[in-house]
Formats: sequence, structure tokens, C-alpha cells
Amino acid sequence: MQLTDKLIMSAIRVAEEAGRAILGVYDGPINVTVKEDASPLTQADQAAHGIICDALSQLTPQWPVVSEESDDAAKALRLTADCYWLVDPLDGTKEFIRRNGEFTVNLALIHHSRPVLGIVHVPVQRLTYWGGLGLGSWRRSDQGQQAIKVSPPLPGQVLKVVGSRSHLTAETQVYLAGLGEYELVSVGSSLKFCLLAEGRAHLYPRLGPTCEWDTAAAQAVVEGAGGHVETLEGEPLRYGKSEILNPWFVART
Ligand SMILES: Nc1ncnc2c1ncn2[C@@H]1O[C@H](COP(=O)(O)O)[C@@H](OP(=O)(O)O)[C@H]1O
Ligand SMILES: [Mg+2]
Repeated sequence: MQLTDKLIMSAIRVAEEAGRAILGVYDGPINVTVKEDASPLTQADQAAHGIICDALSQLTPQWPVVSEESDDAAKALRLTADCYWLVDPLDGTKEFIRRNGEFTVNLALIHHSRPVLGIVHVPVQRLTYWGGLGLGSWRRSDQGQQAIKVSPPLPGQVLKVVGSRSHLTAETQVYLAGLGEYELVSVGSSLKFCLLAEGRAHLYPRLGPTCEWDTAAAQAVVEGAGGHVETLEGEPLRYGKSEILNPWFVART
């Protein structure tokens, strides 16, 4: 499978277009409904989902699109397709509803169970991260574009840890208590991975539930930046598992 710059740039434009639709909702009244799994859904999740599914289906008709907001038949494609887009149109819906800016648009290309390309767009910051193993990782904002790399803690430096703002579990707190000295920054959505990928955090332990679409794009960005996203057994997170839930994991430099 060939990932050309043209394809990557086109997919980035799709994420950014979805981001503009999300901001259109963010600036007005937000209608919140509750899904079967009790998680919130807004008209912004649905608008972004529609834009992304339509645009990616046109861009790469050979690869199915599986989104958090897809129906069950489309979601099941992740169990059989060799190569597919895995999308979270609006990660951090709770942060979106709170209007704290910590939400992202996430497009991952999965090939043979691995995220080979990830795009994470942060609408409020007009900021996009992308990358993958063998591609490197990049960030682009109004200030310009640059390659990004993870930055392991320097000797004597306090460990910078990122954790969920809305879903920090007791198990994660027990893990943190075993770390010695650390500084915890709470952030919503897949932004946590991006802070690690660009060297602003050292560790993101997630001993709690996430779904495959929450992690795939940002895992590719971390891996392209030289970092790792691993289960507690030290295996890279994989996709197309029989369960949509990921095992607990740690993202690290
Ligand atoms: N009990 C649970 N089961 C499955 N996924 C959960 C969950 N609690 C949180 N998540 C996932 O965590 C994501 C938010 O991550 P964070 O807590 O790091 O901001 C949510 O994404 P959405 O906002 O897209 O629903 C959701 O998918
Ligand atoms: Mg999500």
C-alpha cells in the first residue's frame, strides 16, 4: 500500500473541513443527546461524521470508512477489511460540550491491524498533527509546519504525565502513585498523545476504557515521532480486535 503526500494532504483537508463544521456548532447552541452506551452525542459529531465519510469514500473508494458514529454494519467492516479508515469525528465530546477547546478530529488508516497513518486535528487551535511509523510526524498551525519528535525525560527532570480530564480511573491513580515524582496535566481527547509526540509530555498511562477509534490516529502520530503505545504486556496496540474496547495501555517516549 502506497501512501503518497497527495493522499495524506487530501486526508488532512478532510479533517480540517470537519473541524470547521464542528466550530460552526461550537459557536452556537449545542444540542446534546445521550447514546445507548450513555455517552453524549451532539449535532457536531454527526456533521463531522457525514463530511468525513463522504469525503474519504470519494478519495479512496477502495477502503471502507469505519466511524464511531457509523451503523453496526459499517462498524463490522473493521473485523474483515485488510485496510480501512478508522475515524473518531469528534473525540472529547464532553470537552466540546464544556467548551474548553480540548477536542479533536481523528482519522487513522489501519493496514493489517496497525495504524499506518494518523491525522489529529484540533479545531480550536487551527492545529493539525499527522504521521506514522516510517513517515515521521508533523504539526501544522498558522505559525507554520514542523517535524515533531518525542523527548524522553532528561536526568533529574520531573516526569510530565498526561491523563484524562473526564475519565481518570482509580487504576490510573494507583499506577501514578508508583511513579515517584511526577507532574500530572489533565487534558481531554487524543490531544494527550499529541503532547507526548511533540515532546511536551513523557508519559500517558490509560488504565481505563477507550475504544479503537479514540487511539488509532494519535498512536500513529506518536509512533511516527519515535514513541510507543503499548499494552501493559509491552505489545503495540492493535486494531480490528473482536471487541471495540482497547486493553489498558501506556503511551511513552
Ligand atoms: N466507559 C467507557 N467505555 C468506552 N470508552 C470510553 C469510556 N469512557 C471514556 N471512553 C472514551 O474516552 C474518550 C474520551 O477520552 P478522554 O477521557 O481522554 O478525553 C471518549 O471519546 P468520545 O469523546 O469520542 O466519546 C470515549 O470513547
Ligand atoms: Mg473518542
